[in-house]
Amino acid sequence: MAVFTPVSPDEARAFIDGYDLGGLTAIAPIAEGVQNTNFRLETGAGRKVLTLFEGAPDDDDLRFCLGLTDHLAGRDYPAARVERDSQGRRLGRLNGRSAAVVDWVEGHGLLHPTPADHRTAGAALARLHLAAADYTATRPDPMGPDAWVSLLARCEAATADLAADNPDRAMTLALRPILDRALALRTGGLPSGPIHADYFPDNVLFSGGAVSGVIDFYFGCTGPLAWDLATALNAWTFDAVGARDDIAHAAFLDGYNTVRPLMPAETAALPALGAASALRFTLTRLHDRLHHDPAWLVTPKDPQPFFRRIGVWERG
Ligand SMILES: Nc1ncnc2c1ncn2[C@@H]1O[C@H](COP(=O)(O)OP(=O)(O)O)[C@@H](O)[C@H]1O
Ligand SMILES: N[C@@H](CCOP(=O)(O)O)C(=O)O
Repeated sequence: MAVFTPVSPDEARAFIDGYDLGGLTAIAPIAEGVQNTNFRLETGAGRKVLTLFEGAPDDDDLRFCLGLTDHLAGRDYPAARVERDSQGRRLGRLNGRSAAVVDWVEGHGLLHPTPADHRTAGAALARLHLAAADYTATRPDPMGPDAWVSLLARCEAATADLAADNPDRAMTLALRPILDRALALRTGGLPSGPIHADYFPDNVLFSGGAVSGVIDFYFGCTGPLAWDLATALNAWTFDAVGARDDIAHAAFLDGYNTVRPLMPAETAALPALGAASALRFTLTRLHDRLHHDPAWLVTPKDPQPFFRRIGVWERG
């Protein structure tokens, strides 16, 4: 259930009339997703997605993300083109939320990718990095080291009264030295540029064995390209309990390298980046579980599989 902000057909029609799309003919809620409100629209100019951005994100950050997806679409990369309203704006306002209309991209996220799919997804990430390289806007990573520090502090506060053997308290305590190691990581010498930062299987749509669309650029930011790769490896090449699938890992890396060969320094940094990236997702998931608002209607994701990934990367 990912409709947090209702939009009536009349409200949607009035909003879409502000775009040169030949009017709205149908609107349907999109059930998937955890963060924003999404609707599928049928318009005179074809099928679109209307997104209302929840949680009051900064409009400049949204403009970076929308600009990035539109930039990629303009480079023949399978990302959604972003519609501009009659005044040339990519970002509008609907029912108290910032809102945007983007092209519908065909395809489905894969639940059980094969090694061939891993190679294809790795190659598509490398193509994203190459196609995004001349996007000149910048955005610091909203989930970078400063966020890790405050997320862990909030997890520590939320679990302070729990017994040390409580699973959430135990994980929180174990994360402190891991955070200290991650904060010591130096990435300044690695190639950097626009990155997706959430290249998970649900955000990479496939059709006929090829990547037909990459969506959800809302964590998009400027950062080390190998950081994005480390996140993607965490997302794609571990099983449900957090054990590494070596075949998937090799296939994803191989696909990436065929398009954009990694520099030796990037290869050397991958284990530390992988551990830090697994920490980032452990922290957001643990934090969201500890601070869960039942009214939010979304089941928090389990941090444990990403916590296990940290150990896998650190043990080598
Ligand atoms: N451009 C698009 N084309 C087709 N489907 C889309 C598009 N954008 C989003 N979706 C659909 O909406 C769902 C939620 O979108 P997503 O951006 O991942 O939301 P959230 O950020 O809330 O998790 C996706 O799983 C997909 O089914
Ligand atoms: N991929 C993140 C959560 C972000 O959710 P998304 O639906 O916006 O991709 C995770 O798995 O923790």
